[in-house]
Amino acid sequence: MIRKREHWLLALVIAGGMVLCWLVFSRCTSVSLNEVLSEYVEGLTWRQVNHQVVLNHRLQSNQAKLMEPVRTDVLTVTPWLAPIVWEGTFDPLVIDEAFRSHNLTIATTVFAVGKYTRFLRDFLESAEKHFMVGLDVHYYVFTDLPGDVPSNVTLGVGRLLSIVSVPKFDRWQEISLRRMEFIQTAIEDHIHREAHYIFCLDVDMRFHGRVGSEVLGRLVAAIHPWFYMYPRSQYPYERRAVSTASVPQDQGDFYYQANIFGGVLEDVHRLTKTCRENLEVDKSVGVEAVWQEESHLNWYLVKNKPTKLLSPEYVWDDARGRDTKEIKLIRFSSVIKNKADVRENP
Ligand SMILES: CC(=O)N[C@H]1[C@@H](OP(=O)(O)OP(=O)(O)OC[C@H]2O[C@@H](n3ccc(=O)[nH]c3=O)[C@H](O)[C@@H]2O)O[C@H](CO)[C@H](O)[C@@H]1O
Ligand SMILES: [Mn+2]
Repeated sequence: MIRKREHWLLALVIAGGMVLCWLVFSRCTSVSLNEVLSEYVEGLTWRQVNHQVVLNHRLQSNQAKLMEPVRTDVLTVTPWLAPIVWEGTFDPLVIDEAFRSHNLTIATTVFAVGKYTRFLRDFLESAEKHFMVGLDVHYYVFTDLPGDVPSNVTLGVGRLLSIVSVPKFDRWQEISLRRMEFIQTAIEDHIHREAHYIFCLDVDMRFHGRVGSEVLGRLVAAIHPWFYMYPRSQYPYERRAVSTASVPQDQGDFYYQANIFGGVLEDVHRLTKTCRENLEVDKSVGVEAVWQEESHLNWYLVKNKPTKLLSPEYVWDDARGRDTKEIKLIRFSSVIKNKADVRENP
């Protein structure tokens, strides 16, 4: 009698175990199926990039000396071991040699909406002198005024320009922040097939010095020229908890300026998609972050650390002058503009 009862109990335990296994298994498969499905729905395949530095020729480069750091006045690596690119930290010959053989195409987005088309000529002409020289560059000019895109800027070999039509919004804030959405969509529509890296730039800027393959990395952002000497509690992050871009006083590494960010297509796509979604959540509750998409970019980069940081040499501001001793070279800089003249609203 007792035996029989034990058998029953055993059978019950085995049956229970089987049901439990089935539940766990079916949950796992449904999760992985969902994952496969969401990847499929995105439907994007990315052009793969080989990040290994391989030199084909015997280059005469200066020997790096472990006990003689080239820059002792500035931080050149982050606590998560991402390099911070400053003049002196890289050898342009070695970097160029390493990247040239990969036949890379760099998609470069720039928005010129409304009166901002006036900045295009200087932007493009200076880019042709200093930006990714020797690499293939495909500029995507997003504009509502295709006829105002200068047609007689001479582009170097391997360099292309396409015009993407976008609407003009009433407020400059909206024009600026909606870039995240248009970049996301353009990556999905065509850029993911056309390039290995993408860089997203402001148009009211000019190149003065080399911005080359030393900036290439998975996820790249530039340190804002006005705030790098401040403690993080004083960075102009969005602080209101009601915004999805909110960053608490005791978080954050560097304050990045949205005038230049980039990386491989997959990572920049994830960044623009997340920022776009968060901008839309904010909008649905009637909130606009203090510095629009720049606030959302900074929120994203607090969570998803950039793999390479550009020093303020790469995003200077002409209004800040040139007598800062840590800046040995200004490479890319915002021009001084008459905001009342070029913007749609105050
Ligand atoms: C010093 C300062 O104030 N910086 C903020 C300001 O940058 P900026 O003064 O650099 O913003 P901006 O006027 O250059 O606008 C950003 C970009 O949007 C495009 N654009 C904008 C308006 C327009 O009518 N047409 C057009 O094409 C254009 O590519 C421009 O370069 O505003 C941005 C808005 O997100 C960021 O918050 C910056 O931190
Ligand atoms: Mn600007």
